[in-house]
Amino acid sequence: MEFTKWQGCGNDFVLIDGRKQEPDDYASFAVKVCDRHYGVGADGILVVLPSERADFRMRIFNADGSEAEMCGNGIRCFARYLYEYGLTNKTEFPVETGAGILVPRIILTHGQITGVCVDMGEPHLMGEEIPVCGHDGEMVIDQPIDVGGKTYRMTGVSMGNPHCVVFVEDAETFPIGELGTQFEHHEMFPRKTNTEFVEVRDRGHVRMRVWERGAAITLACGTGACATAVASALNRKTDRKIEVELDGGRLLVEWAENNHVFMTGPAEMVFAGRLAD
Ligand SMILES: N[C@H](CCC[C@H](N)C(=O)O)C(=O)O
Repeated sequence: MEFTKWQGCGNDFVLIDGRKQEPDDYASFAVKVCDRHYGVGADGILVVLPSERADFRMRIFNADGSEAEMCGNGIRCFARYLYEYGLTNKTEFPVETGAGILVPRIILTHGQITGVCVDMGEPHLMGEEIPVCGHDGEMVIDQPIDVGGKTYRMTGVSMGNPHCVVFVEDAETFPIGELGTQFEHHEMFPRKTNTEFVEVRDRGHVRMRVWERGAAITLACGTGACATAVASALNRKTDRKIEVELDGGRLLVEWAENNHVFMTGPAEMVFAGRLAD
């Protein structure tokens, strides 16, 4: 089975074209392929599929085999793959995802691809949409959550997938490895959650580290960066357009006046290969 390996700010993916070849079971395939010793190694897999509602459909599976609704770093890589491999001649096209139909745009500078900007659609902020238990019919802004015997303040945002945004004094030293899994599996989140630990630097910049649902600590999370921008604005800590500094790179995110979130960042191919049968 042929694949290409991609990364966006160090969040890495194995991409396969599901129209040509599909594994019998995506969950076990993702676990096997994402293993960094026995497989290719990645945070997740991306699958190209046909769509009746858009030009293409993208499915994303985490390294633990769970399927996610959406992947921000992934859709940038997905879009660049389609363009570079000649599967589309458009630089902007609709992609069907679990978060709805989203629109990546290839950024060309002097004919060179310098990045991808994605209209990530609208954030979902009501408790039952994120979902967060105990907050039906209301937004979840600066709410208490008890983890590891301590009370933190969280803001819930869905970008199709659930995010718990926690503002901290120092993102570099926050014990994300110890607490990340406790947030992920907390009883408040019926579909588990991705958790972003955010240090606000100024009204246009934040430093964010992430523990991802189904993938643990990753170097970057695109939907997490979008959730961070929305949560930072909701808590009046930043403007609506910010630069998010992640372990693996920087993303530019704007929660625009039309309520759509736009994310701009890199997408790089690392290698192409063939899986042994
Ligand atoms: N772990 C995420 C999926 C990958 C999202 C992340 N890699 C991104 O770039 O948005 C989830 O289960 O919702």
